[in-house]
Amino acid sequence: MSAPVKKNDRVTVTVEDLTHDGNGVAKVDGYPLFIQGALPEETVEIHVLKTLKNYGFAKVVDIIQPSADRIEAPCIYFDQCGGCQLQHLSYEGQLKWKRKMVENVMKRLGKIDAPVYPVKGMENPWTYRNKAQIPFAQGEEAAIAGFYKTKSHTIVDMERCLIQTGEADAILGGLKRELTKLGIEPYHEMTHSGQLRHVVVRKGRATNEVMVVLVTKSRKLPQKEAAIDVIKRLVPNVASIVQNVNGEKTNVIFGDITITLWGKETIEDRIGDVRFEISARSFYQVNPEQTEVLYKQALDYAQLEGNERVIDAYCGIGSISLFLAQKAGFVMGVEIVPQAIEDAKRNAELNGFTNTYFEAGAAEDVIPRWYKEGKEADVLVVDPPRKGCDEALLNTIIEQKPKRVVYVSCNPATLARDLRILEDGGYKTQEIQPVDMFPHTTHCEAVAWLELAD
Ligand SMILES: C[S@@+](CC[C@H](N)C(=O)[O-])C[C@H]1O[C@@H](n2cnc3c(N)ncnc32)[C@H](O)[C@@H]1O
Repeated sequence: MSAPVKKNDRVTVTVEDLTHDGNGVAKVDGYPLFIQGALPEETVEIHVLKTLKNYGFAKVVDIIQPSADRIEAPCIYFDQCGGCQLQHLSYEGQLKWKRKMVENVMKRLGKIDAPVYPVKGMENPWTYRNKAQIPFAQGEEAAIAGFYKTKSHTIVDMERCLIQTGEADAILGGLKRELTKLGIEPYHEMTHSGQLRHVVVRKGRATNEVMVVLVTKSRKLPQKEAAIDVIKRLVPNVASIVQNVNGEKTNVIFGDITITLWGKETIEDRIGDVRFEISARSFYQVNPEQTEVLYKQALDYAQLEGNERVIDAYCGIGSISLFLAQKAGFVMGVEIVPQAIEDAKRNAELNGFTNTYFEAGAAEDVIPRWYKEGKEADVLVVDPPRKGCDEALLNTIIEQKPKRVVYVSCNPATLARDLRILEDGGYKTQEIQPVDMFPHTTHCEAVAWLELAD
C-alpha cells in the first residue's frame, strides 16, 4: 500500500489510540500515523514528518478538539525528558486508558473474555519512585545531572523530578554544584575520562533510610571526606553512602566493586509486614506502595488457607514468595539470577520464614524437575519478564495441572498470548486486575487469576 500522505503534508485527523511510548495513533485511509503529543479522541491538525511503507510519523500543529482528559503537564521538563510519557493526560484519564488498553489487548490478541477491572491507581501518583539513577556529565560551566531524553544519551539537566523522592531532588539539584566546587570531575562518555558517572539514590519508604551510591570510573575519589559531608548535609536521613567502581566503556550503570564509604552497607524497607534488605545493586521494586497493592492482589487470587504448596516462578529476590509464605504451607521460588536467590534466602531469614525454599535456575528447567521429584504445587504464581513465560513452562503447567495459576505481568501483550495457551490447555481465566505501578508512563501491570476448568 502506498502512503496516502507524504512528508510535510498537513492534515486533520482524529486520534484513536496511544502507543506504548505515548504517541497518538490516527489513521488516514487505513494508514497509521504515530503522532507526538496527541491524545485519544482528540481532533488535531498534524504535520507529517516521515512516511514509510506501512506507517508514518507526524507532530501536532494545532489541537482542534482537545481530549476532555488533557491537562498541562505539571513537570517543566516533560517535553524533553524521556522518563514520563503521559503527564499531559489527567491521572484519571491515564487509568481509564490503561484499563481500556489491557481490555483491548486481551480481546484482540488473546481472545480472552474474562472481566478486566478498573486499574488500581495511586491516591498520590507523585514522588513514588524509590530509586533514582542520575547520570552526571560536564556542562558548559558546571556539572549537569538529570535524566536522558527519549531514546538518547543526552542528559536533560534538571533540579527536580516530580516522580522521584525529595532526597533524589536534593542530589539532582545540590550535588552537581557542590561536587563541581570540590573538583570532582563528571565522567565524559565520549572520551572515557573524568570520574563521577552516576549517582544512585535509593530509599526505604517504610523506614525512611536512604542510600546514596557514587558510581565512579576508578577507585580514586578526590575529596572523599568532603563529598561525604556534602551528601550528609543534602540528605540528612542518609544511612549509607557507597562507592561503586565501573571502569568499563559501557551503558551498564554498575561495576563489580562496591565500597561502603560511610554508614551501613545496606538499607531496609518493608512491603506490608515483610522486611527487605537492599544493597547498592540488589533488585527491588521501584514503587513499594503499589507493589504492596500488586502482591496483595496476587495473594487474594491465590486464595491460600494455610496448607497449600505454592511455586513462585521468576521470583527475583523472593518478594512475592515471602508475601505468599505468610499464608501458605510451603513456598518454592525459582529465579535465573543467582545473586537474587541469595537475596531471597537472606530476606527469608531476616523475616524468620522457615517454610520457603529458593533455587537458582531457569523456571522452565527447574519446575519440571521439581514435579519429577514429587514437589507438586496447589497454586503456581508466575511473574515473568516482559517477554512472558517460556513455552516449556506453560507446557509443564498444562501437563501438571496445578488447580490455580496466578499470573503477574508487566506486559499485557505477552500476558494475552500466554493466557490463550493456558486456556487452550484446560484453564479458564477468571479475572484480570490491572495495577498502576508507574503513573505518568504507559506501563501497566496486571494480575490474572486462572482456575483449572472441570
Ligand atoms: C518481572 S521480574 C519479577 C521479580 C519478582 N517476582 C518481584 O516481584 O520482584 C522477572 C524475573 O524473572 C527473572 N527471569 C528471567 N528469565 C527467567 C527464567 N527463564 N527463569 C527464571 N527466572 C527468570 C528475572 O531475572 C527477573 O528477576
